[in-house]
Amino acid sequence: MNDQNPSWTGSPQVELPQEFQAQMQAQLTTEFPDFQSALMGPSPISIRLNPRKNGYDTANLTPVPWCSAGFYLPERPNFTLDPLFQAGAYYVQEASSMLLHDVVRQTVNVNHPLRVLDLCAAPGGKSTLLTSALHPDSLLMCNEVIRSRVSVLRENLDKWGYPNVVVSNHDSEDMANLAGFFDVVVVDAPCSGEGLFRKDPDAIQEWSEANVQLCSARQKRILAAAATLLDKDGILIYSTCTYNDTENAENVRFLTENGFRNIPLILPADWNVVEREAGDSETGEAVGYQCYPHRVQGEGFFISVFKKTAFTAPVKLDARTFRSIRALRPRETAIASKWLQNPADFSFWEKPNGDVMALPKALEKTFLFLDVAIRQKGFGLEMGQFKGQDFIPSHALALSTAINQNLPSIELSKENALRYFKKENLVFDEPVKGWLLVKYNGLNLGWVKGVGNRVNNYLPKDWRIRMDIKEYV
Ligand SMILES: C[S@@+](CC[C@H](N)C(=O)[O-])C[C@H]1O[C@@H](n2cnc3c(N)ncnc32)[C@H](O)[C@@H]1O
Repeated sequence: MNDQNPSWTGSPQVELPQEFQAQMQAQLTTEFPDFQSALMGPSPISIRLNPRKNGYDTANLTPVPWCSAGFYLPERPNFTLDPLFQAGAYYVQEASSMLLHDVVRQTVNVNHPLRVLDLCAAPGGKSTLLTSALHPDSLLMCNEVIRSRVSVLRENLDKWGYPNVVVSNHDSEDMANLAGFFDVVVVDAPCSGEGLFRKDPDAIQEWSEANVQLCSARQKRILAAAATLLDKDGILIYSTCTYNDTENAENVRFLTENGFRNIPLILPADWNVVEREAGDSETGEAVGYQCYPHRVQGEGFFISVFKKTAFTAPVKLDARTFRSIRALRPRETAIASKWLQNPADFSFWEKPNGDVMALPKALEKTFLFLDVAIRQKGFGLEMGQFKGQDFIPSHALALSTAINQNLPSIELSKENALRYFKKENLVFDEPVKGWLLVKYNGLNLGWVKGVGNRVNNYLPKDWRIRMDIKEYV
């Protein structure tokens, strides 16, 4: 046992279920003891950088082999108390999941705009990876069925700061209007979580053979719905964080038997990712790729890629005007435009609740269609609200990569940055007037407003960190 290891983050107290051990013994044979001891060891800590928000020093860090923006950290810092994390300079992501980066590179042509759906998106790890990998005029729709998980997805996407995303809140079977609409669908399926046993002891407690069966059936339901959403020749990427064949190989076969051709990948041998056979004699060869914690510096992860061979007729909808937003008047547009770096790339709209939105013009027709096709969604960049003569900029605007780079700003020390995230009112040496971006290491953190001798802190209440910061400042 490894419980004397000071960096221990594993689950030494929780015994692995007998049936799980037998399954892994059969799957790994001679490698099983190494797998077992890897589960007793610490989980590697890794982050993936935001290519549009430079500011993180990676000089002494080890790169993740399959993702150019991924790096291992020597130990787990307190991410909440890192202003660069709050600014969206990086996303904390388990390294094996970053294999998606190479999968996209090998199987998706990202040199032109695509319509991409991340069907099981919260909390947003794969979504933030995808936005950075795609052509900037692509649409990325990030869907999460559980309403309470949508807010964390939204928050992570706001931090990442790309304006070409739509967040939706639907069951996968509740999107019939989007039949044949997408070029790529990613199904990072809810699963039994075997691959996370080291990180998450609750996953061990919840594991049972019956739950594996339940997950597999749910995955098939999600995959069947995903299948209809893809255009012919579209790419379906299926991933789980499990090892068992019921949730992996069996679902690979389910797809190859239902109008999909499996696409093999070429992964360098020294990555130590295992190619696993999943086909049968009737459907020909099909493979998936498995990360094991004793072979890679990461958790358990499975991924397999497919091309749709069947045609699904797209739904025709009369989408000529947005249902519930109005275009800003020229005077309002002139005001809103000043907040963006390239306002000519956007059109400006107002929701019934007064929120002003900027929609990338390259995606306006697509958004128009989505507006009519689905109910629960939020799209475009939420910019803020008009209030009397003033425009109150939103936090999402401060974090957006589309913001005007020349707005008044002030660089904060780490101490003041943390005080900002505690939502304390800051005191500056010089008096300030009006809206001011607060920055750390050159990255926007949010807004303050100078009024007389006071500087008001406009961090949204929900973003406030509750942790004590005394020992960190
Ligand atoms: C493995 S997690 C996704 C992790 C995410 N892709 C990431 O990288 O951060 C699976 C997600 O699927 C959602 N989910 C569960 N049932 C679903 C369904 N029927 N349709 C779509 N999503 C579903 C879960 O709520 C969960 O958030």
